[in-house]
Amino acid sequence: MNEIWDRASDALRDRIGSNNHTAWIAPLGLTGIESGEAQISTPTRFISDWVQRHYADAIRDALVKAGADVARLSFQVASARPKPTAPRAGAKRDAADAAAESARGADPEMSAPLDARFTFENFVVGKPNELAHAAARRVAEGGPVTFNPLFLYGGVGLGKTHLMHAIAREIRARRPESRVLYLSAEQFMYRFVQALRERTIMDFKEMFRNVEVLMVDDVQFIAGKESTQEEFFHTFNALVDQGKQIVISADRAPGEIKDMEDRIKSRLQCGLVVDLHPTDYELRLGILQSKADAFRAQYSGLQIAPGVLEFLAHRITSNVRVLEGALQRLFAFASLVGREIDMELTQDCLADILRSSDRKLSIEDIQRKVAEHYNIRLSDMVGQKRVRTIARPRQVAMYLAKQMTTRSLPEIGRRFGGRDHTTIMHGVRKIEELCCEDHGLAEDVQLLRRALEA
Ligand SMILES: Nc1ncnc2c1ncn2[C@@H]1O[C@H](COP(=O)(O)OP(=O)(O)OP(=O)(O)O)[C@@H](O)[C@H]1O
Repeated sequence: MNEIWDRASDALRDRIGSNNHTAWIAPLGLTGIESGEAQISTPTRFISDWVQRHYADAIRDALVKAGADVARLSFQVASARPKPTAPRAGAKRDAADAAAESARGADPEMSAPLDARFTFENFVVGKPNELAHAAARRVAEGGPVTFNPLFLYGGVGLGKTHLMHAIAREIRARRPESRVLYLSAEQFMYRFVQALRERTIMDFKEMFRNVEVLMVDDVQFIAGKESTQEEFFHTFNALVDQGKQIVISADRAPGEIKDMEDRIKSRLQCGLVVDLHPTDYELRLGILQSKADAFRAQYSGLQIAPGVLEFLAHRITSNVRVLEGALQRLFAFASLVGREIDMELTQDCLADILRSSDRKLSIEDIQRKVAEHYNIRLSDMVGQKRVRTIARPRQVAMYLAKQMTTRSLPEIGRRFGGRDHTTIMHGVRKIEELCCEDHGLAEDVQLLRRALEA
């Protein structure tokens, strides 16, 4: 039984990704198969419902592919966690940890499992995320609630979920008795709808109003869902009134979430709103170094040639998930072919990722190139110096960022040291005007554009 489940579980990890696998599949166990029915044990009813709703077909397919004669699944909530099979690889251990974590949660019926890798220790801090990290740490330390809610937002794959899990884990470690409820907004909605359907709405309300820390990930999900928003609003207010901490994450700032009621937006804004900025080169390199150390341990000492991590940090600028995936692929490939990870292997193995990131020119690339061209410091691009020898190149970079990327003016403003979009617009217009009368400058701009397109 264990062997079949191990095979199915491995196949499921490939199919649904390791984060989902750790959260939802790892806590399950296969207890038996009878007349075509596979009996699956789950630690909580919440996990059971969620898995049946999202992964039932995938699990059945995986079991069949693993050689089991299965047509249906049945789920039982086990009082204790199913016995884990012997951990084989790092991922398996993480999964077992995550399952244990879910069993330990303040309210296992409600809280979503935490990913064991998403800790503060594993979170690399740099300029773009230092404020978010500091605020997350502060909340995790406990003490009097100073800002409520903490609202973390940022683009795809920049570490919001990682920080949310780290906060929940740290609070539970420091104060095991405190009731920390962590779930995604989608799960909140699902629980709410289920409570309506089963006429258990009073239990639902009581459960949510009795937590000490409520953490809701990806809150933008409830935009446009009126009754869920309404319920969320009441839950939110009840907890704030009781002085309970709330932590929210979203992919954009509260004011920018469309189809979200104004009263909720304004509630979300009344604590501390911090964003995770897109990574810069130094942060990417730091993350790569830290992840490479972890992979080295997992792949028993595989070596990386000097310059490879720097190359990746420079070339893959999209998000940390892609960066991590690239490194994972490099290690897996290198261990398969028994070679060191050098430039040649990197270029071969990551050709697709490198090609697609080639097409996406980042604002930082532009700033770097322009700074090099005018022989000024990269930090001057985001700094406040107003002397013309610095202000003009900065405006050239603003102009090229507007022309050569799809970023909006406010986004460009953020990448130029948090400047207002009107400053960027002014810079862009200035260069357009000057190019008509100053041939030297027009030539510079052309030259830079060609270099950036190359
Ligand atoms: N600063 C960091 N240090 C280490 N790992 C990081 C950092 N930022 C992100 N990651 C890793 O990148 C991956 C994606 O992060 P995460 O899932 O937290 O992103 P997210 O912002 O929640 O994205 P999404 O909007 O897609 O949900 C995770 O594996 C996470 O551990």
